[in-house]
Amino acid sequence: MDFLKPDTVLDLANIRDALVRMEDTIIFNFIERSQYFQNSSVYEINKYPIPNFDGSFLDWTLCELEKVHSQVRRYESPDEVPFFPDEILPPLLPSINYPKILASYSSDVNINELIKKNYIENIVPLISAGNGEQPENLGSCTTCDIDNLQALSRRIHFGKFVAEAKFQNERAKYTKLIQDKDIEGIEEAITNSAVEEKILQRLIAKGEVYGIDPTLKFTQNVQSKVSPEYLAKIYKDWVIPLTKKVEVDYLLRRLEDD
Ligand SMILES: O=C(O)C(=O)C[C@]1(C(=O)O)C=C[C@@H](O)C=C1
Repeated sequence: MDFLKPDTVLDLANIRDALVRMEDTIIFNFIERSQYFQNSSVYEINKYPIPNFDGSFLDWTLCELEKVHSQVRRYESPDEVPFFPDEILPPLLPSINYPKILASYSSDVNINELIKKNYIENIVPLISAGNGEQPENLGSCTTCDIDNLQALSRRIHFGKFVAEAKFQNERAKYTKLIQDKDIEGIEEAITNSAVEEKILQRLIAKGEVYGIDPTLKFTQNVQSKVSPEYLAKIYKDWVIPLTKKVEVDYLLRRLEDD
């Protein structure tokens, strides 16, 4: 995806290809996380005392990482959304003048807090090795969590590009729905059940292959490291609904920008 070429970015087929590629990143990141137990202490507020910081160990690590990444221009890219937008720093590299692709308020559409909450409460229990703490792995586990959160955030906030593409393809229909503040109508308009069904089937197929040693494929008792059914459940219950929420949140404000 080339953000310097708006036409290619707003082609729905290209967007969906990008979403398919992101599945691989997400699955492999989940597999990395599945080596570790839940290690819930890294999510507990002020469990580990950190000077001048109020929050969990995960929050502190992610916030510090975002400060560095912001200085290398990560959050100038329209597909990257920070978890700590008030803490990030100006880039040290010269700014890139991206052409306008999304509406001017698009960076305000940020559901990272909700993504983090769902990740900790619902996704970690499904992808970790079990309930419990491994004090020696808290750091590694936290860096895996950050990889997962960043990959999920990018995937879910890609809903902005999907929404912009859909708006431009059917401007009159969406304008009416937005004017009427018809949230259910917008949800219905953006939903494509066939695409969703294909995603879930593909995740099961990928989960069956990626999580195993391929040389052992035909022996008995081969286990995936993240259950394919859980992968599908995570997408069905959280990833796709949150992507749709981003689409709806983005569209509801879309007429501000015309
Ligand atoms: O591909 C689309 O049209 C999207 O809106 C993205 C997406 C998804 O999250 O993958 C969300 C809603 C649709 O029902 C299908 C798929």
